[in-house]
Amino acid sequence: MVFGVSRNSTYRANTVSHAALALDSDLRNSVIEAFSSPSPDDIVLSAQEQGFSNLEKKLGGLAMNDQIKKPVASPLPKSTSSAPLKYNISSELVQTKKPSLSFVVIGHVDAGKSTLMGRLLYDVGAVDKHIIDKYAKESGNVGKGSFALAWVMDQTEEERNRGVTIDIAVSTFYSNGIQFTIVDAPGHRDFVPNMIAGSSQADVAVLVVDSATNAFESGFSLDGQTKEHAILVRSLGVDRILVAVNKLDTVDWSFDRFEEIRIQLTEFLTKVVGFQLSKITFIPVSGLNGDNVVNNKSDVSWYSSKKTILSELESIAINEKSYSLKKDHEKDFRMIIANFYAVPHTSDVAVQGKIDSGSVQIGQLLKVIPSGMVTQVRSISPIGEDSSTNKSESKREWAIAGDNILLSVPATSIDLDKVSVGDVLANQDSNIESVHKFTSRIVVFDVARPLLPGTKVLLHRGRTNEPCKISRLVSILDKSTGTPIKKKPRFLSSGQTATVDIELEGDQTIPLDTFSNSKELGRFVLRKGGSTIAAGVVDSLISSKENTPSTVPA
Ligand SMILES: Nc1nc2c(ncn2[C@@H]2O[C@H](COP(=O)(O)OP(=O)(O)OP(=O)(O)O)[C@@H](O)[C@H]2O)c(=O)[nH]1
Repeated sequence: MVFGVSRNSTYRANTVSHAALALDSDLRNSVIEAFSSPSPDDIVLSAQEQGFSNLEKKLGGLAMNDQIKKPVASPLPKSTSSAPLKYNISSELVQTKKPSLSFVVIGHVDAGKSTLMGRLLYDVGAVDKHIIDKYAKESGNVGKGSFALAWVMDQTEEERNRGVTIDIAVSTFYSNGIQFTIVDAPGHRDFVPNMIAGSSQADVAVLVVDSATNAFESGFSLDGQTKEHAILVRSLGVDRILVAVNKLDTVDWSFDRFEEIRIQLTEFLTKVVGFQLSKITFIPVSGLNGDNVVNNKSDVSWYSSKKTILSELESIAINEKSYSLKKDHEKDFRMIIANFYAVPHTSDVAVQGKIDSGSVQIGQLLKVIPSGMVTQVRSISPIGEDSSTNKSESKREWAIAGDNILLSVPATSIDLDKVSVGDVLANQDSNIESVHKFTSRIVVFDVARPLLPGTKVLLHRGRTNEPCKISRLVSILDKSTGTPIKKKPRFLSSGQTATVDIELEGDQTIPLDTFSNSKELGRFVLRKGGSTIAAGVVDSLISSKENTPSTVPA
């Protein structure tokens, strides 16, 4: 029933380096103050190194994308291009698809995210008691006994020494026939880019808040990550949120404290962030003690609903997720490439990602965008699962929107010099464009200084982050109607909604689509100096050749 826990370290290369890049001098100073040496950059770099070496060990010597021997690319033989596909995914889905759900765990630093997830994995039986006992002993020996459960998620030495999650940890477990994928995102503000990458894989967000006296308030303050994470996940397309009001054991399971937090967060999540009230669930928990995580705490008289984190996730997977699956798998296939590497002793390249829309099956021809190279799927493996514990699930004939997968494709069909993380795999006839410049609607977050034309920012979408600038301020929009209220403004300030042009640095391009065509490819966030300054959607692409919009803004 249990697949085990595997850490997906392959995200590190392309996320953490930009976290380091984004540090401005003020932030750097405050970070240096907050941590003794080594600096956060060193933590990131050494975690990265450790991640690579761990991953290489785990993969039995697989080389990462920047270290692989480059195979000679040649087009696929003509005979393969007309091969009919074997499966009708719609009917397969009805017969065989098991419910699945992936959720990202977000929240302020130290809110208890890793502990909560460690507890969840322990209580569903995905982690053996002897492992927790071992962690309890080891963490106790280094004076961090309270982190035993968090160590299930925080696997690197740096994370354990600091008590801080740096990288995204991906784990999979099964409960009542549902496959769950947990993405545990770091809470520290330096690692928000990693959190963005994690959220792009999720159906649901579990927002963990610390109910201890003053702790909720500091997480909810301007500098805290509670607000920033909530806005980010919503901007990245997650529209279902479960709020774990954690550490209630520290306030004697006070109903008043739970209500105080619930009321403040409900107001914020509905009015500021844009979640529908029906898509928010609050659960009072203690991750450390395991109350209302998998097992209900029966002696809390005021909590009549008896929902636990697990029961609510199961209910979402069965009652809500299955509905969206039906729609998404019928769209065109699109998968943003999260990573890729050569598979040793074979002539294959493995490409990793979460399917944004559509379906894929063995034998299918796919195009890599922007390079236009056409390749063919040789095998499909779900990721986050330990194939040694459940061999029957280690390969699949097909996969659909929402699945996290590794596709293997012939190395000869792909020139690896022409592939980058953030490129898109799509149907062979896809017309997705890779553009240098586009027009978008953005919502400006709390910014210390107004945004001027020419402001340099980092554009984040999934694991892609590209330096760019806000090249033109087109108009300020009325928030409720979306109509322009001021053309050619000189600057944008906090809270304003505006139409702007965004231009990538140098001659860089990025595969994009309008938001009306694709939620996944048409949405992004902008960060500057280590803070998120805006979220946006793509209105129109500006073709580099003509320099005119290729679609008319709605
Ligand atoms: N009393 C109590 N302490 C908790 C609870 N959950 C977590 N803690 C403690 O809070 C501290 C931080 O826990 P973590 O799980 O590492 O927090 P985190 O949110 O994952 O931290 P980052 O990953 O660094 O953002 C540890 O000392 C935990 O033992 C809880 O329910 N009750």
